Amino acid sequence: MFPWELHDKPRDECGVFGIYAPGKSVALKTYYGLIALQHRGEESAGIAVSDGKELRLHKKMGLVTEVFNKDLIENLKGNAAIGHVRYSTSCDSSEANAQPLVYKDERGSIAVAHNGNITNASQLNKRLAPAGATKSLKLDSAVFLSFIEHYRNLPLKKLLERYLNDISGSYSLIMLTENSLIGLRDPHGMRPLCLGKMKNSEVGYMIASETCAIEAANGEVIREINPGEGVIINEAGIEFIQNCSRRRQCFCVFEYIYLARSDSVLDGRTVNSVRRDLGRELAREHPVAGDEVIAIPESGTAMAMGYSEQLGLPFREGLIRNRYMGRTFIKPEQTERELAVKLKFNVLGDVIRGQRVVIVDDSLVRGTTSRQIIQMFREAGAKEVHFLAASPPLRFPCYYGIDIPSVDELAAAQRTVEEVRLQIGADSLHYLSLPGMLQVLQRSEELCTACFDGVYHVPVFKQETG
Ligand SMILES: O=P(O)(O)OC[C@H]1O[C@H](OP(=O)(O)OP(=O)(O)O)[C@H](O)[C@@H]1O
Ligand SMILES: NC(=O)CC[C@H](N)C(=O)O
Ligand code: SF4
Ligand SMILES: [Mg+2]
Repeated sequence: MFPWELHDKPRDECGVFGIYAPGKSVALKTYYGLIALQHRGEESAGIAVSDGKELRLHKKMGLVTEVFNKDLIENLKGNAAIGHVRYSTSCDSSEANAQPLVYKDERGSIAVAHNGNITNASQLNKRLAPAGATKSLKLDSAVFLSFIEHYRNLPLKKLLERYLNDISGSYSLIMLTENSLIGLRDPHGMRPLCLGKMKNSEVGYMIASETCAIEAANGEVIREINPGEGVIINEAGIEFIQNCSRRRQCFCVFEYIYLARSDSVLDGRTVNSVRRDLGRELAREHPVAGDEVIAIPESGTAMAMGYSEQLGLPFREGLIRNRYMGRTFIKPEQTERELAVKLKFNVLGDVIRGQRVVIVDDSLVRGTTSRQIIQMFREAGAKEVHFLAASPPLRFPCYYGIDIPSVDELAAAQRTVEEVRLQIGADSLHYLSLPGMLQVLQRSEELCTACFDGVYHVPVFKQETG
């Protein structure tokens, strides 16, 4: 088993970026935006640019820095572009399914970059019966192209309204034609999408999954795009459309817990500060008597800091993470898991030895990381090892674009907390409660908590659940 074959965890999300800047060459800024979004998808990367006359596309399997080089970026000439980093949630991970996807006919071309998962893709495919260029595409994201093919005579605004009314599931979408950059967020607002502009009185706009990408491209964040809102940017300026019935909003709580980058701002707060507050709340709910708090980097770090601040317990670095290992390097078999965690983490024995250690992580999914690290701490001579997760037990699968495993793979799905504690070998195990988490999140939009409580507000159609 080689490290590149190890994939099994809550997978990252896709990242999307778009820019429209008259008179400027924008491929390099798109590249910077994608690098900032790399944590959302590590399988493939792609950029489509428009020079006002035609679209040019480059996409391949690999990380952004592997897919692009100086020459390729220089050859992608144009003043509008969209980019995508993918972690597949539908169909296999192959170059054919890498995004942006491009649709072309006699009217022109349109490129599409999608973050999310369509839960009625099969139904829509039956209805639309894609015939031409879109027929061979099996990816859920291809439904956006099938609509373009099927409703050939619809003006752009009407097409976006059709998306909003007919397509179910999660989509933060960015599209590019020869002349326009378009952004659209699904009516439930499940995935993030924000709007920015060029700095220093330069004319132009950006759209991105997270604010960190707008900042990396040297832009200024304006605001989040609202659930069900579309934005069309072209020569005529910027136009907003909001034309669908209001639906229950369902922003994914997992964006706060694990997916988004710590420096991104969601609903006016940095993800880092929310994670710290989750750690504080965890400490109020479960103040464990210990000598030191140790984080599981990377996502657990802010939570562990909040926990230590709240209780006045020292925060110590007890695990060194290999910086060249990505986020998701675990396979189901025990030997493979051990290898993956061993490659990723090493214990600082002198910090752990003889201590009552309180480990804090953002989440416990299969229990793989926790079990391995607890064992490593015991071998390093810890006196006691307590494990705390700054989110509630994950008991249900996700159908909205996060690869949270099926029920039987989730550590907490069919077990009590005590059974999970025994499974991971901790002296005590505590989770943040659902009310405690929601109190900290207090987002102006309502949240999706389906993987914690099994309440799926956004319809999931049977054949899409596998
Ligand atoms: O219970 P498990 O199945 O082990 O899954 C939970 C772990 O997986 C994630 O980390 P990951 O290594 O993917 O990313 P990170 O480096 O961003 O924390 C998460 O932060 C937890 O540490
Ligand atoms: N993680 C995502 O947002 C994936 C988008 C799309 N469903 C795909 O598989 O490519
Ligand atoms: S089920 Fe969980 S991971 Fe999926 S969208 Fe809802 S909160 Fe996010
Ligand atoms: Mg982690």
